[in-house]
Parts: sequence; C-alpha cells; structure tokens
Amino acid sequence: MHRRVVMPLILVVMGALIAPRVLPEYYLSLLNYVGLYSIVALGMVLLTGVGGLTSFGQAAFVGIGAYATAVLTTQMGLSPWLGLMAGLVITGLIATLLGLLTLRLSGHYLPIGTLAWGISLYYLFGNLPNLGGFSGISHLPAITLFGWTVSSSQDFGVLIWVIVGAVMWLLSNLLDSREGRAIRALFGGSVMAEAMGVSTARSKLLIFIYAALLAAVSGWLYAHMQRFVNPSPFSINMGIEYLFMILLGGASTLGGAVLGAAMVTGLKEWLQGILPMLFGQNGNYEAIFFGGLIILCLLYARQGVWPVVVSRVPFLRPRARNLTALKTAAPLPQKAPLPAGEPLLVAEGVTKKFGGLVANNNMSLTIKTGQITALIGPNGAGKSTLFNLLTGLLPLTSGKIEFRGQRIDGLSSRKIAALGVSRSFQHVRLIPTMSVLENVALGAHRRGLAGYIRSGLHLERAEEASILAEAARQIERVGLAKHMHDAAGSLALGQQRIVEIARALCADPYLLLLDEPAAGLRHLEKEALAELLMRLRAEGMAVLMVEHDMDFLMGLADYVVVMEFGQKLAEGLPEEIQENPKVLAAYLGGDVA
Ligand SMILES: Nc1ncnc2c1ncn2[C@@H]1O[C@H](COP(=O)(O)OP(=O)(O)OP(=O)(O)O)[C@@H](O)[C@H]1O
Repeated sequence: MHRRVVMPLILVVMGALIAPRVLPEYYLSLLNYVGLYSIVALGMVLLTGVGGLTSFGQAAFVGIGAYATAVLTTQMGLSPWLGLMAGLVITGLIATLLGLLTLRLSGHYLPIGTLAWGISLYYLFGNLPNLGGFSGISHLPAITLFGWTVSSSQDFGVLIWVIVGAVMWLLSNLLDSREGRAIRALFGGSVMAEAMGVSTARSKLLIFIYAALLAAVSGWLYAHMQRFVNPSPFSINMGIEYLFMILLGGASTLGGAVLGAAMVTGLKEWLQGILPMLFGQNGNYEAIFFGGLIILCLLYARQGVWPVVVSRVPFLRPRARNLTALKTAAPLPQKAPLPAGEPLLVAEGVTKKFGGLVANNNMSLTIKTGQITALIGPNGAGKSTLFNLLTGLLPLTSGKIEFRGQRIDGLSSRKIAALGVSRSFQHVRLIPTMSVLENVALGAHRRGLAGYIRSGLHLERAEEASILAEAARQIERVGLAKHMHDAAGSLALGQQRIVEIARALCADPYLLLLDEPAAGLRHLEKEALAELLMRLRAEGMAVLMVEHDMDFLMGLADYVVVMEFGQKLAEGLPEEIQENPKVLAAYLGGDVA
C-alpha cells in the first residue's frame, strides 16, 4: 500500500466507526458532506494534483450519478443499486466522449474546455424533460444493503466513510504502481513519458474516467441521502469549490483531499453563520473569503495544508519503502544481446526543416552494436534535432531511418522506445518529487503488464517487486545506491543526468542515446560514467552520445560523427577526427587534444 496513506486511512476508518455513535446530528450531517466531497476530491487528486489535468467540471459528473439514480428509482421503480450501475455506465460513456474531445487540448485550453461542458451539463439537468426542471426530483427511496436500510445520518456516516476509506486504499495502491508512475509522469508534459513507453493519451483518458466515476458515486450517495435532487449542487460554482478543496488541502495528496473537503465544508458553514452578523445582512460573503484564502494559499503554501500538517505530526509522515521483498523478486525477462559490430540503426538522407531553417540537412549515420558513437558539433549544429528525429519526437521532413532493418521514421516515440531505443535528455526530465527509485522504475514501464484494476487492488505485488528490483539494480549499476530513496530533485544536476541513464537502462534497450551525459559531473564521476559506458559496450549495447567534453569523449568513443550547420562535416575514428583539418578549423578551433 501507498506509504503516504496508511495513517490518514486508519484515521478515516476509525472515524467512520466511532463518529456516528458520538457526534450530535448537526456535526454528523456535516461530516457526511465532508465524506461526499472527499470522494470527488480524491478523484481530482488523481486527475489534477497528480496527473496535472485541471477540471472545473467535476460537479457535472456528480450530477450525472445523482440524476441517473433519481430517474431510475423514482420513475421506473428500480433499485438504487441499479441506479448506481446506470450512473456509472452513463458517466463512463460521457466521460469517455468528453475526454476524447477535450483531453487533446493542452495548457489553459483544457480547463476552459471543462468549463464549457460543466456549464452545458448543468443546464441540461435543468432543461431535459423527465428531470424535473430546476425544481428537481424528490422522494428517492432509501438504499438497502443486505437488509440494512441506510436512512439515518448515522447509517450514511458509516456507508460514506467506508467508501472514502476504500477509495483512498484503491487510489493509494494505484499511485504506488507502474500505472501510478505513468500518471505522475504526465505532470511534466508528455515528452518524457512517451519516451519511456507510456501511452499518455491512454493514461489521461483513464484518470479522467476514474475521477468522473468517483464523482458519480458521490452523486449517487448524495441523491439517496437527500432523497431529492435538483441542478444547483452540480453547477460550475461547485466545480470550482472542488478545486478549492484540493488546492487548500494539498492537490497531490490523498490526505490533502479529505482535509481540503473538511476545511472548505467547515469554514463555509462557520462563515455563513458569522459573516452576516459582521456585515449586518445576508450575502455570499464566504465566496470572497475563499477567494482571498486561495490567493494566500497559492502564495505561501502552494502544496496545500496537508504537507504542513504532515511535517508537524510525526506519525503522519511517509514511511520508507520496505525493500525486503525486492531481494527475492523474480528478475524481469531481458532481451538477448545482439552480436557486436552489426548495424543497428541506419539513417539516410535525414532532413528536418523548421520553416525556413534547415536544422538537419541530408544527414546519414550508422550506429553499430557494441560501439559507442559520438555525435559532436558546435552549438546549434543540429545534434539534438537529430536525436529527436531518431527517437520519434520530431517528424522528418525527408529521409529514412531503419532500426534492426525496420523503418522507424513516422513511428511515435513510444513505439520506437518499445523496439529498444532508450534515451536521456539534454535538459533533465525527471519527476523531482518522486524518489530516484521510482523515477528509474518508470523506465521499466513497458516491461510490466498490470493495469488499473490489478494495481488498484494491489494484485501486482510480484510484478511491482520485480520492476523495483530492476530499478534498484540499475541505480546500483550507475553508482547512485546511496541516493535510491532521495527525491530526484534534491540531487545535483550531474547526478540527475546519471539517474536518467539508469532510467533508460531500466527499459532494457538495444540502443542508448545520451544527450550530454557528462555535463555537470565532477572528475571522478566522469570516470565512473566512462567505466559504465565501457561495460555497456562490452555487453553489446550500442550507444550514441552527444557530448561537448572532448577529453571524456575521445578516450571513450569508437566512432565520431561531426555536424556543422545541420550537415555531416566529417566522420571516422577519434584519432582521425582529431587530425581532420576541416574539423579543426570549423569546430575545434585547432585545439582538439
Ligand atoms: N523546435 C524548433 N523550432 C525551430 N527551430 C528549432 C527547433 N529546434 C531546434 N531548432 C533550431 O535548429 C538548429 C539546431 O538546433 P539543435 O538544438 O539541434 O542544435 P545542437 O547541435 O543540439 O545545439 P546545442 O549543442 O546547443 O544543444 C538551431 O538553429 C535551433 O535554433
């Protein structure tokens, strides 16, 4: 289970059992609302806090869950459980459709898209025939479960908070899995995640549907608790309030979702009582207060209140991952090494134009197994562009690239990664808040199979242990064992580059592409990196490396390709390149050694 959630989960379960017996009716009903909002907010942690997709429209999915059961139970006489099923199916279908339409939008266009459908669905609830207009549908039946009629606040307290506990457990397991790492990788954009073999479109759609389904469950509970539904609780205002909750509590933490739901609900109740007394008249003054609070929160506690609470309450602190299971984990299957000295990747006539600028002009390159090929050239020569063309990050303007005899130009970076090409980036792309171990484990994404259901139920323990064991092995291999549990962002930049190499190795590639791996490394660290690359070469791995450090490179590379102005200037053995007059003149300025 997710280490971050153990204590919050225990608190929730204890609360679910004890609170209904001891709390007065008013507070119990308030607590029930906190639970209902928590279910929605927990989904938003997955979607927004972890996945980075901001939605203002979650309240509309709560409405679909509520209206589906309201219609089926009052107009067709069906059981609330069938109402729940119908609500989930309808929500799933609508979320799939909306997700396919809006998740392609990036940046601020996505939140604007969610506003659009959030508002549309709200007006649909008020205007569709059979939904009772803006006065709504009443007389919903009670939920019954194995002879237990869930009707009093106490009954709902138990049901709601048991569901909150179950959702926290499912999400904590999911976040701690291979799929969870893929979701976290979405936050920094899709480039790195796709290069690690993650289908970002799939991950985005699935978390969108997951969050929508949780909202629908909350709507179902709400409808039967109130025995009445009308459109007002599903308006865009409520969608914004759900966002407030996770922002205040801590958008990327499950404990923060529950805390945020409690804070907003409690504060709103208190302010609605106190502010009219201060201002001498009724009005939505609490909205002004919340606006101010959010600004303060964004200024001074951007991670929300939960991390502040955790830092002051020792028993809430995350515990280090128990690594004993990794020692006995079965190794992941490995690709058989290829015979050394054979052409692995062949690029011919590769041209890339950015408008009028020709960044790569008729470039050709052959990378062989068991060899380290260096790609050098002055700044702006087109090396990184060539890297991006070889790894499918950019489409070619013309030319062809073959990998193991198969055309790969035109394939997505994810498909190219799946064939056995793994890379590091010129500008490090790690998830800074995630541990080194988890960052590296992301490299093995394609070597695991567990999906959302198995991960949520934590039925993938053996596979997860194998993935983490492989990540730990690669971290030890690159010499960063003592930083295994440190947050990747806390490492020096040079070390972060080495973490990227470990992550790339975790994919078990045939070809490793390293963009300036020695930049920022100290002398001893460079020596260790050179040793590692030589060992990889001896194992049959092909390496293509862009590097500016000539001392490091010339002692290591088997073959050097020199680029200038997007074209190949020269290629050959390091000693030939060091004496090539064209290279000396154009690039090395006469000082190669
Ligand atoms: N996405 C892009 N859009 C427009 N121009 C680009 C783009 N990417 C690169 N370029 C241009 O293409 C040329 C080659 O850039 P590239 O980054 O490939 O060079 P480089 O050899 O890797 O340089 P450096 O060593 O500084 O990283 C540069 O003139 C750059 O400005």
